[in-house]
Amino acid sequence: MERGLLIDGKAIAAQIRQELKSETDRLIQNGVQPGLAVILVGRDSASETYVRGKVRACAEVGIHSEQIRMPEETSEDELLDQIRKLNRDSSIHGILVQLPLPEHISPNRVISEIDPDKDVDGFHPINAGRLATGLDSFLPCTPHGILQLLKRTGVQVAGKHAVVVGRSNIVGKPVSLLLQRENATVTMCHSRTEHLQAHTRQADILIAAVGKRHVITKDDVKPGAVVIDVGMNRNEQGKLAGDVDFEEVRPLASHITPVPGGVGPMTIAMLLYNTCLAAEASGDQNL
Ligand SMILES: NC(=O)C1=CN([C@@H]2O[C@H](COP(=O)(O)OP(=O)(O)OC[C@H]3O[C@@H](n4cnc5c(N)ncnc54)[C@H](OP(=O)(O)O)[C@@H]3O)[C@@H](O)[C@H]2O)C=CC1
Ligand SMILES: Nc1nc(=O)c2c([nH]1)NC[C@@H]1CN(c3ccc(C(=O)N[C@@H](CCC(=O)O)C(=O)O)cc3)C=[N+]21
Ligand SMILES: [Mg+2]
Repeated sequence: MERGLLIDGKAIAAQIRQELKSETDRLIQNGVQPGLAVILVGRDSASETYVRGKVRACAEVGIHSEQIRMPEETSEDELLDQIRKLNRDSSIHGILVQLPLPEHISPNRVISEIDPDKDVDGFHPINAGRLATGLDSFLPCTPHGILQLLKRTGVQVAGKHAVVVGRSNIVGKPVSLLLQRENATVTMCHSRTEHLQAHTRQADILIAAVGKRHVITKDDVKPGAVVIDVGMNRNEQGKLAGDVDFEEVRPLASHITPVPGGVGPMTIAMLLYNTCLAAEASGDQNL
């Protein structure tokens, strides 16, 4: 049995961007250039890096993007007004409000204000509910990116036991729904899980979405498992690391994603995908 194969998210994401470039070319010929607005409130160096990555990827694919920077002291009402303006703007098909927001702004209130048809993060309760009930919706980018990695690597999901560590609304919860939709048997773990290792060691597919360095070490992994590392942690030197101890887990995993170069680039690729979908749908309404 092969071991330690790298799932190259960077290369797979580049492939998807290339596919999307043809899609945007086609949309532009039909008179609709997909447009994405990214709102960044306050200063957070990690957020700034991610937003820069999103803007750069849009340019590469031919998606129009606007970066809207608002100061830390922005009130919730001012942010809601900005969202309403973008909801009405026909050149903007996708709206993303970079999280986390400053303490005084309620992320739920803000997400709920985004037009669900422009909710390219898939975070609006309407889209979350549609996903949970099996209706068509924008799929949250990181979970969708993970499913694409598995699919494009040829990993069988149906019938397999997937264990997801983390239950956030943006990663853990939706990825577990998507895996179930693909007929995996899913276990969800979190900070209150007893005997975490007993669960993770059962996984054929292990997804780590915690946000703590080295929560997953070699003793937490069944030999031959597929390991997907969502974590984005910076050490004291500012070096990026995942939730998985990559060096020691790689030799026993069948496949593993690196950090960086694994899930992160896929998140951005799926954001571009959703923006193209939104632009396409807006065209339908204009017919
Ligand atoms: N690569 C990418 O594209 C993306 C990466 N990320 C990264 O993924 C990580 C997770 O993000 P996000 O889901 O937003 O994080 P959250 O902080 O919202 O959620 C973390 C989850 O991990 C659980 N948890 C915390 N400690 C433990 C532990 N010791 N054992 C088991 N479970 C634990 C928490 O449990 P509880 O619910 O009980 O608190 C919670 O459910 C972060 O590093 C983030 O930066 C996020 C989005 C995209
Ligand atoms: N509304 C909203 N939507 C999000 O999708 C969202 C968010 N808020 N807040 C923060 C998280 C995090 N996230 C990442 C996106 C890309 C990389 C990424 O491209 N990572 C590169 C490395 C980047 C680097 O070097 O710092 C990689 O893993 O190779 C990482 C993390 C999206 N998020
Ligand atoms: Mg451990």
